[in-house]
Amino acid sequence: MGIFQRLAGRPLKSMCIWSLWSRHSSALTAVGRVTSDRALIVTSCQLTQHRYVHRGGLGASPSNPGAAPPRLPFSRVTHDDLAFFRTLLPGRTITDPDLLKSSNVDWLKTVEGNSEVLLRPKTTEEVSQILRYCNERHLAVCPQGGNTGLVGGSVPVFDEIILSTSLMNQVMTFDNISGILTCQAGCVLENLSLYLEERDFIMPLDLGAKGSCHIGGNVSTNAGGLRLLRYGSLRGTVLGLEVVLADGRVLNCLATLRKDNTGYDLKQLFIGSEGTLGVITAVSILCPRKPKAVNVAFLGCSSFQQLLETFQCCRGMLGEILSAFEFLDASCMNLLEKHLKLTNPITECPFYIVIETAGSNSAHDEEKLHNFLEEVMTSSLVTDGTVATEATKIKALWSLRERVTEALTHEGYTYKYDISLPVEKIYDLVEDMRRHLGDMAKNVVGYGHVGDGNLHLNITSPSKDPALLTAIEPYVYEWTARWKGSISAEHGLGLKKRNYIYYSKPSEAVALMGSIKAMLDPKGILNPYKTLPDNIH
Ligand SMILES: O=C(O)CC[C@@H](O)C(=O)O
Ligand SMILES: [Zn+2]
Repeated sequence: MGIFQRLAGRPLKSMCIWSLWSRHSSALTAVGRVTSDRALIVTSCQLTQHRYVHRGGLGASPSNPGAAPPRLPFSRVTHDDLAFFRTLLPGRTITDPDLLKSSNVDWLKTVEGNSEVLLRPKTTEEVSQILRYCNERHLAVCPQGGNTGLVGGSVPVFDEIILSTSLMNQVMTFDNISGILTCQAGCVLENLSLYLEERDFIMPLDLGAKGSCHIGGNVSTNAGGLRLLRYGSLRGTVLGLEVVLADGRVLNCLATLRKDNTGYDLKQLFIGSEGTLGVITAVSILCPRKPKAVNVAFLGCSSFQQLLETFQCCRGMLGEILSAFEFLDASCMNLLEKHLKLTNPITECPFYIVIETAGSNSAHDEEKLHNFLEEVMTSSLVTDGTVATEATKIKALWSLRERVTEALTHEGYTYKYDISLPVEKIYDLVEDMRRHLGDMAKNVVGYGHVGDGNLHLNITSPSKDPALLTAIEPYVYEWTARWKGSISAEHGLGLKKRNYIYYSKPSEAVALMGSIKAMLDPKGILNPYKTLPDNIH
C-alpha cells in the first residue's frame, strides 16, 4: 500500500468538531476585554475643521504610538440630523443603544466606540445621499462590513455614525464564461462562495471569518487569507469597484475587463485603504473554476527548518495544484485541544502543516500528492501525517488551522502581530520573542501562511499588561524592519497599528498618503483615527 492510501485510510479522531466556525458564534461572546480608557483622554474640541498636514517633519513618528487619539472637532448628531436620516432610511436608522452595542465593539472586544446612530442603506444612491449630507454637516462616518477585523478598523472610536453595508447584499451579475462576479459590498463571503459553487466556480479568497465578513470589507482591507498562494491577492483579482466618495460623488469603476490600460488604476487606491478614502458599494471580481479534486494533508515536522524544506519540496513536486501551505506550532495545537476540544489527528509534533491541493483530475492529483508524501516521509522531513479527500474530513483538518484565532480568545488578553518576513525568518521571530519575554508572557504562539511569508505572532497574558506591551513594542517592529518585513501583512493598520506605519513605509510615502486623503476627503469624515498615523491629520 502506498503512503497516500495509508495516510488517507487513517481514522480522523476529530470528526465531531468540524462545524464551520463563524466569528459571531455565541461561544465567543464571553471573551476579550473592552478598552474603557478612551473616554478619559478626550481633549477639548477645537472649532476649526482639520486638514491633513504632515506634522513633525519627515520620518517623525508619534511620540506615544499606542495611545488613543483625541476626538477631532466633528459635529455632533442633532435631532435634525436624525430626522433627515429617518426620512431617507425609514426603519433603517438605528438609535436603540441595545441594537447598537455589537456594532460599537470590535470582534476581539478590545476597541469600543460610542456611536449613537447606525445607518443601513440598501442602495448606492442612499450611501451617496448619506455621505453628501455628512460631509456638509461635518459628521464623521465609520463604514462597517461584517466587523470581523482584528486591528480596530471597523468600529467607531468616539461617536462616528456607523454606516453598515449589511443590507447591500445582492449579487448583481455573474458571467459564467469569464467567471466575473459583480455584487454589492455587503455580500457575506461564504454566501458568495455557495452561490459560485452551484455554478462551478469559487471565490479567489477564503478566510476563517467567511461566515460573517463582507466582500466590501475584504476589499477595503485587502484581506489575504488561505488561498492567496494560489490565486493571488485582491489587488489582482478585483477587476472593478464602485465607490462613493466623501462628498457623495459616485465613482463607477465597476469594470469587468481583464485588460484596461487607460491611465491610473484608481480602484487600487480604495483596495486596502480601510474606508478612509471612500465607501466601497460594489465589487467585480474574477473567480476561478471550482476544482474537480481537492485534497488536504495534515503533516507534522520536528523543526521549522524541516517545515521549510517540506515547503520547498512541495512547491517543486505539486506545482500548479498546490493551493495552500499553512502552519501552526505545538502551542497552537495545545490551545485548540484545551479551549475548543479539537483533537490532534496525528502524533504530537513541534510543527504542523496544512497543505491543500486543488486540481482538475483526481487521479493525477492523488498521484502527485502520493509522490510528494513518499518523498518527505522517506527523507524524514515529515514525521507523521494524515490525508483527507472527502469534504467533511477536509473541513475538519482545515478547522485546526482556521480556529486558532478563536482558541486564543479564551486565553485572556492577546497581543496580535501580523508580520510579513522573508519566509526563512518567520519562525525566528517567534523563538526570539519567547527568549526576549521569558516569563512575562503566558504564551507566545506562531502560525500563518508560510506560502506568503506571513506570520501571525500572538502573545497572551491573563489580562491586559502594560509592562508586557512595553517589552513587545517597539521590539517586534524593530525586528521586522531589520529584515525589511511589513508590520501588517494582511490585517491592515486600523486604529491599532497606524502609528507604526513608519517601520514599513518611508516617510515620503506616508506623507503622500496624507495628500491623497486630503484630496479625496478634505474634511476627514471617512473613518477618522484609522490607517493614517496621528502626525498626519
Ligand atoms: O488571529 C490572527 O492573528 C490571524 C487571523 C487570520 O488572519 C488567520 O490567518 O487565521
Ligand atoms: Zn491570516
